[in-house]
Amino acid sequence: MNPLRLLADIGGTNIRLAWQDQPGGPLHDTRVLPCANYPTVAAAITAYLAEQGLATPREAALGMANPVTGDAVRMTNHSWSFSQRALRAQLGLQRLLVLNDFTALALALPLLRPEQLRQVGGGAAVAGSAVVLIGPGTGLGVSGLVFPPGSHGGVPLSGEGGHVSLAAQTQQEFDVLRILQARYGHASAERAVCGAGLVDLYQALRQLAPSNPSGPSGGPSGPLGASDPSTAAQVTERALQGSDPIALQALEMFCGFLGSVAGNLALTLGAHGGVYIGGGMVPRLGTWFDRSTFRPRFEAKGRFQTYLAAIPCWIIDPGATPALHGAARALDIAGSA
Ligand SMILES: Nc1ncnc2c1ncn2[C@@H]1O[C@H](COP(=O)(O)OP(=O)(O)OP(=O)(O)O)[C@@H](O)[C@H]1O
Repeated sequence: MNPLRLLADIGGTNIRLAWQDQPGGPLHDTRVLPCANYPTVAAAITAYLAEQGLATPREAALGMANPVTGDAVRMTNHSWSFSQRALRAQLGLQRLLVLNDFTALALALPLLRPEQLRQVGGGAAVAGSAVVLIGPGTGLGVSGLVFPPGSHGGVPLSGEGGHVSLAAQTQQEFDVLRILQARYGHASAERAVCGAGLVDLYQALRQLAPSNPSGPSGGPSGPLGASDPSTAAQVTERALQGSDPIALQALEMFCGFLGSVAGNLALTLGAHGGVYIGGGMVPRLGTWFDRSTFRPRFEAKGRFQTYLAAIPCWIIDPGATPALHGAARALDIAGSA
């Protein structure tokens, strides 16, 4: 039987694929495909295998942006859903491992090299201490690593921390939160801290702007002449170019909320091992992110400011497709169990 292992990192927008010919071996033919181009996950995988001229793999590990609690898998921010048993049979696999995408990414953290990380504040990591992982993309992924005695490389967390309730700290954030609540019922962290969330923050701030006649202060019709941005990339571009003050406010609020949520996680886990920031959005902000409200809000925890000030945060270079390495590690661990 072909020893090939298929690895995939499946987000709400992109599926990243690669293969390995042996445990611990290098990853080959890494590709990023838009999920929207394929009706099912099986179709995307089959297209990749055909494109690369690969035979049926023996085993596969799929890191997916959703909770994995049983045979039925349903993505949170995309339409794909499947039965693990049926997918394994359809692809002719001996073994199929499906896990949360950020659980896979957490498994890759010990493998990251210094050049794949950029530090944003804090001091040195404390070896053996818990680690937090958070990453805005199509959704907001959250995981971490804990190091119980005798564990090698840490045990990854498989929670759904992106869906915790969002907590406002300023009057403006309260006002925005009420708009998100009215729209979604539950204003989770993910409702603000992801691509669609950034657009929603923009729209809420636009609605609240004093110059907007429908805003709370009902002032004269405002100076915003250009049409509203409809994608996270457009909001980011306008903010970074300095061409739209509301886009800048939205991006600052996004970074502030991200810092606040990351700080909550670091306090909860006692994450002296550091906070890793994954996902596709933050790396696109470049060094602007380092000067944003992220770090001050990460540390703004009253009596625990000094505690948090010591904790390093790192941005993960997504070019290294680290979640694929984590998926491979998940197969290694499952195989040796
Ligand atoms: N230049 C940009 N600035 C900010 N956000 C961007 C930019 N370009 C794309 N995005 C946003 O990044 C998000 C996609 O992120 P990512 O590449 O991490 O996708 P994903 O892995 O499919 O997502 P997830 O794992 O969260 O489901 C989209 O919401 C998109 O709007």
